[in-house]
Order: sequence, then structure tokens, then C-alpha cells
Amino acid sequence: MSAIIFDHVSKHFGDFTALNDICFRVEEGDFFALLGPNGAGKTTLISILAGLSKASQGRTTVMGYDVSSDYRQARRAVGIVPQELVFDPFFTVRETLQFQSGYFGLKNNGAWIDDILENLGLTSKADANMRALSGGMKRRVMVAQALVHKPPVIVLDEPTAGVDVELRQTLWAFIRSLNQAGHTIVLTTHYLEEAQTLCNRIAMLKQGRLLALENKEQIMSRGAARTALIKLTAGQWPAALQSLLLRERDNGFEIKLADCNALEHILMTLRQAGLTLKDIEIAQADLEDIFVQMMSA
Ligand SMILES: Nc1ncnc2c1ncn2[C@@H]1O[C@H](COP(=O)(O)OP(=O)(O)OP(=O)(O)O)[C@@H](O)[C@H]1O
Repeated sequence: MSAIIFDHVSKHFGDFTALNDICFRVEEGDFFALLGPNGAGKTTLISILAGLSKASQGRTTVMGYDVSSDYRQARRAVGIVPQELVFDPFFTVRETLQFQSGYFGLKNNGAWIDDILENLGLTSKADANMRALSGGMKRRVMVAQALVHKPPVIVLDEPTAGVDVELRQTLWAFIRSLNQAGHTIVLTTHYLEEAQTLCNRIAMLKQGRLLALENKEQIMSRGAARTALIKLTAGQWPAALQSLLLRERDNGFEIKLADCNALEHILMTLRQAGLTLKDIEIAQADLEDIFVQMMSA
């Protein structure tokens, strides 16, 4: 079964189109990344999924439940960790989690709450008031809050923005174990190396459109898998190879390198143009390079 289905989802704010005919599925058990520059529509899409915002067109389901017609079941199936810190400053951490449990009609889930607190390094703060916590600790509580009802689908909207390395590692270890236990994870992040190490499928949004959705391996091979930094003793980059040029840097020319045969062709063309090679550095492109290539295309 698909954990999430976006079926021709659009969202307009007046004349502005924030989401334009989005269609994709997230399969059960996926560790899925939703990437895109600021304003791409990631938060809008997540708000629709959470039932916090209504799509202008299209249908969205979570674990088979329609987010508008089966609102309650759909809401129960998903745990959202929001970008902003939203909490009642007068509650303690434990009370916050108990209150959230009550919202889902859950009682006697103290053992699970203890488990979450432990895994997020919050045990010693259980009885502290929310207002007395540091920003990073508050963010941990946001994560805990999204998990109280053991939702099959967990959505994290930039959960590691501005948090320290320790929390990032604690958080990812815990989220990974939840994924291994069968939870579907959707993550938006600006830290591309995080998406690269954690996720198995990646969707890219740009200006409200779905630009690509692939397995990580496919997306990695879509852009130039390798780049080469070529330095010449003198002269300009030849026009015949202009289409390969990504940018000039460090007194050299950085180019896309599809494979080794391409390199042979490049060297031959340089020779024919009377240019002499001074140095060549070949590097494996990472997700960030590919992202930049795709977003600027
Ligand atoms: N309530 C609203 N009214 C008008 N425009 C809105 C509203 N909410 C979002 N938008 C616009 O929709 C677009 C998508 O915003 P959204 O917050 O979904 O982007 P995002 O991909 O989450 O960006 P970021 O990475 O900065 O969080 C933006 O141009 C934003 O200004």
C-alpha cells in the first residue's frame, strides 16, 4: 500500500500558484526526502497532508484515508514535526506529551512516552516547564509530540534547522530505528548530505512543480555523476566544449563528466585547439552538486 498519495494536488493563494498539479506516492516503509529551495512549496504540501490547509484541487490520502473526507483517520495516521516551535509555556514536557495523547484519545501510554523521552535525550527534562527549555530541547519536544500516537507516517519539516550536531545524530538514530520498525518517514531538509545518507527516495520541488522523483541512485546519476576541474597552461575554454562547462573556479574550468570516454574526447578537442593541459582533478558529484545543476537548469 502507498503510505501517501498526492493525486493532482494544486494550491492557489489568490493569483499565486504555490503547488501546481503535484502527483506522487510515498510507499510504506520509505525514507523519503522532499527537497527544494525556499518557497518551493514543501511546507504547503505538508500542511495539506496534515489537514491544516485545504488543497485547491486534487486528492491526498494518508494510509488510504482521504485528508478531507476521512480527516480523523488521516490525522491519526500521521505525525508532523513542524518547522516552528509551537507549545504551551506553562506545561511541563511530560504534560505536553500527555496533553497531545489526550488529543488522540490515548490513555495509559506512559511507557511509550518514557521511551520517547529516553530516545530523544529528554528524560532529565521531563518535569521542566517548556518555557525553561533551550531552543534545541524545545525542538526535541516537537519531535516527541509528533510521535505520541505512534503514527505509521512521520513527517519532519526541516527538523534539524539550527540544532546542534549532537541532537542531529540522536534524532537521526531514533528516526532510523523507527523506519526500521516499519514507519514511513518523510523529511524536508536543507542539509542535502542528510538526505543523501538517510533517504532512499527523493522528490525535488521547484516553484510548486515536481521536478524529479527518483530513487537516490537514479537522481545521483541524472546530474553529472562526476565533475572535472581542468587547468590549462594558457588560453580560453574552447567553444566546442562550451556545453560541458559548469563554471570557472580556481584558475580552471569545472566541467560535467559523463564517463571516461567523454574525457578522451575532451582531451583530444583541447589538443586540437592547441591548448595544453596543466592539471586535471576529477571529483564525484554529491547530491548538493546535482541539486544545484537541476535547480539552475
Ligand atoms: N498563506 C499564504 N498566502 C500567500 N502565499 C503563501 C501562503 N503560504 C505560502 N505561500 C507562498 O507559497 C510558496 C510556497 O511556500 P512554502 O512555505 O510551502 O515553501 P517551502 O518550500 O516550504 O519553503 P521554505 O524552504 O522556505 O520553508 C511561497 O512563495 C510562499 O510565499
